[in-house]
Amino acid sequence: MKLEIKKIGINGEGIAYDQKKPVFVPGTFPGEVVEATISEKKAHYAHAKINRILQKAHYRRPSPSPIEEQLGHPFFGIEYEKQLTFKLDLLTEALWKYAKVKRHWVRKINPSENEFSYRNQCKLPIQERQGKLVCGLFSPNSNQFQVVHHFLTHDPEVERIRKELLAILNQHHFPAYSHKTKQGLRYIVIRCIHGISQATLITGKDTLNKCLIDDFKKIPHLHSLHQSWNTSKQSLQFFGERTKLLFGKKHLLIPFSSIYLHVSPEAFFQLNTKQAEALYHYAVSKVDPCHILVEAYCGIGVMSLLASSKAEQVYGIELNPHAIQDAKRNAELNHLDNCHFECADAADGLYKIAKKQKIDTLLIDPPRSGLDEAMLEAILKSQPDRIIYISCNPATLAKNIAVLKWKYQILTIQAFDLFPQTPHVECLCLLSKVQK
Ligand SMILES: C[S@@+](CC[C@H](N)C(=O)[O-])C[C@H]1O[C@@H](n2cnc3c(N)ncnc32)[C@H](O)[C@@H]1O
Repeated sequence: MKLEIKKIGINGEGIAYDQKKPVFVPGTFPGEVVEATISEKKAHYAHAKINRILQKAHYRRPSPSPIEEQLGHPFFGIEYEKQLTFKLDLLTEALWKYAKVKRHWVRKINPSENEFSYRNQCKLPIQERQGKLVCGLFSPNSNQFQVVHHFLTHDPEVERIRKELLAILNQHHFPAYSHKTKQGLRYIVIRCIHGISQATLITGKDTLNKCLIDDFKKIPHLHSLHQSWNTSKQSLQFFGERTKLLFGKKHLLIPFSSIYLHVSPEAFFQLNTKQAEALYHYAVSKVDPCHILVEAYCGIGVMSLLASSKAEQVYGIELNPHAIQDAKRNAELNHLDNCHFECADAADGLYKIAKKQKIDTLLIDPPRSGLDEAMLEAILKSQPDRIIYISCNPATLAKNIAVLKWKYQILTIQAFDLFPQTPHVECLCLLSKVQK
């Protein structure tokens, strides 16, 4: 059937309409006319597969990485400026749909300096092809593994180390993970920030022999290698319960803005280092001098540490025990003794602090799922004067703002592009308590 693509969907796919019902067509963009076949029909919408583009969008470009384009980076096929326009559209639409926030509140997106090579970390599944280990990704919404030989989005150092690790493993005929034997290589995780790199091999029950480890030690600028054992059947996590250092330093030690940071392999760190710096500086610039600053979902504590000179006391709350250990170490490393970190659920931690003292400013940067009901209730009860909410998911941000609007008004919404070639966007929303 012939379809005219009208708008962009949240997964970066084109949306056409057939008898007023949306038809999602991956690989297409607004303004295009395509010939497509319906692949799945539901009561209120349908999915279609593109056969031929009859009329191309003027902003289309030859994809610099067709394989990544298919695997979660659908914007590879369009000019970067247009990617930013679509991200802004998706953000403003979600804010209007769920929270009735008008478009003029949202500022122009702060673009990424690097359109490619921006990912400081890869977390990739491993499989075997013709007796050799290969890295790849699963197709969106399926368990079909696709081999990827080169990732244009990765930092070149991440790519170099990934290829060298795989080559050595293949020289030693190391197998891919099998659920049957619970042995072999399952995932490879590499992080490289400011040229300092840390890799983790996630395996079954295997013990890596000395010869293999000695060969890994020869990889230039691989500062540490870890092994994590993960034999769980339905693992959504990459890391297993136990992770061991094979060589090098236990934590990555990196300079970041005005501070130094320890980062454990298991801790979260923003993928796009330069843009993370821009985002954090902007967030810190929105903290007014105050007595008590709380950062919930603080990870390794970067924003708490950067904002520490603006508050008498800073409290960070985080669920991941590895990240909170890093945060405590980072406070010590930077001699910031007004920063305190606690491993707790965000809502529980916030209640605990609010019981003892008045919170002036609350910084929050939750996972994609946004704030849960308990956290929304904790915020509305503890009533900080200002909230700086950083989100990587416009839909959950907008739904949460709809609730917070009972007591808060929006002062600014500023988005940052941390993930070029994808429809994802990071967004900071500054809220202030309505005085009654
Ligand atoms: C998007 S990351 C932000 C981390 C940090 N702000 C940064 O920029 O590095 C979200 C963090 O929330 C933590 N987290 C997830 N659920 C949580 C919860 N219920 N309570 C506290 N922290 C949680 C995760 O472990 C992760 O470190």
